[in-house]
Amino acid sequence: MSKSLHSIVSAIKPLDLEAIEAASHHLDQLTKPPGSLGKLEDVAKQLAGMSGKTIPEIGKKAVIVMAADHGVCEEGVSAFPAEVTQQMVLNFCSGGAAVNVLARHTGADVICVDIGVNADIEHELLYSRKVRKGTNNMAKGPAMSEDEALQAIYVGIELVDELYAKGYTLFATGEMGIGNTTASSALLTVLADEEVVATVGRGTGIDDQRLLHKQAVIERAIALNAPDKTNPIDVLAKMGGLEIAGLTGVILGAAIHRCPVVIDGFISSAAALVASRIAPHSVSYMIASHQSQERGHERLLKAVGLSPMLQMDMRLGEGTGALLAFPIIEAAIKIMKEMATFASAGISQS
Ligand SMILES: O=C(O)c1ccc[n+]([C@@H]2O[C@H](COP(=O)([O-])O)[C@@H](O)[C@H]2O)c1
Ligand SMILES: Cc1cc2nc[nH]c2cc1C
Repeated sequence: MSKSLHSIVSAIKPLDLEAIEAASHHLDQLTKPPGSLGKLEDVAKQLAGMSGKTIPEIGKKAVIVMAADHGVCEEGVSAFPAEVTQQMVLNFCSGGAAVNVLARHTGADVICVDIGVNADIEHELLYSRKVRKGTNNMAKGPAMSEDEALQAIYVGIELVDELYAKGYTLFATGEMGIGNTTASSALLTVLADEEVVATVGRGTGIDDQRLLHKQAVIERAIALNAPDKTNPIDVLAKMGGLEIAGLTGVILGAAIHRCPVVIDGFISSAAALVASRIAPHSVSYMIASHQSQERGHERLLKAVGLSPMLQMDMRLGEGTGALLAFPIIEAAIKIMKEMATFASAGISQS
């Protein structure tokens, strides 16, 4: 691991156990049987552990949508053409995509980042942070160099630094990249030592024949590149994508600032897996929003050590599932802030 990545890892600290204890004690004073608010209580305690405050506060909210292209698309692994990536970026910037609707619905800002789109795109609302124009085809060689993977990780970390300085304290991961379920499945296969039958799904909607082809392409890419499963940067560079690397940085950046980062679907979870292998303490700052319909997502979340809040049968990406979890997280804080205690409401405990 590079020297600066080491300093990032050591900047990510475990949760504050005293704050978790204080939050747990407070929850047990509230007018409900202990533990009866289930995962809402778990989230409240986790947020307390992150912030070090019994009753945490949330500032501005952002969904960071990282967009990039994938060289492996030339193998015919997606149901859609690669140009959809750049076309959707403009849709995000003009506010017409599902992520824009759900961000407006939940009071979050969409931060759309070109980290590796294979086109020159400009828009006043686009964060242009291109590391390179798409990856190489992993079935013919490494997707990118380790240096490029690291650069993309730093883009994510620096973006969170910038947003944190502007008052953002709740982050969601989102992405757009035709072909990126192939990269994500490859990462899961290698890092969690799984078989492609269990890790490769239909992405945007490929048929049975293409699914078998996609599995074979991933197997070929793994055999050719021989990634070292104990080295997350090597695996990310050889099999990953620029948006996945960028989101790895977003997750690490949020953990450095002790902020919650809500993980969206399959691709975001692949970034979470890489982050967890770089900095195991980063997992404490992750909240898994939903379980995507994509095959392998359940295994992927387990490999990170996360349990999803929602089962919505979604498989869109963009950050859509993560945004649906925002009101639940805010509800957990309101419970801590606004509920009466047994003493204040004069209710008998035993
Ligand atoms: O988030 C998910 O679980 C998810 C599952 C399947 C597909 N996607 C989205 O679909 C695109 C990738 O699909 P594909 O078939 O081109 O690899 C990419 O833009 C993702 O945002 C996202
Ligand atoms: C239209 C479209 C929108 C998307 N959003 C995220 N991935 C996507 C893939 C397609 C094909």
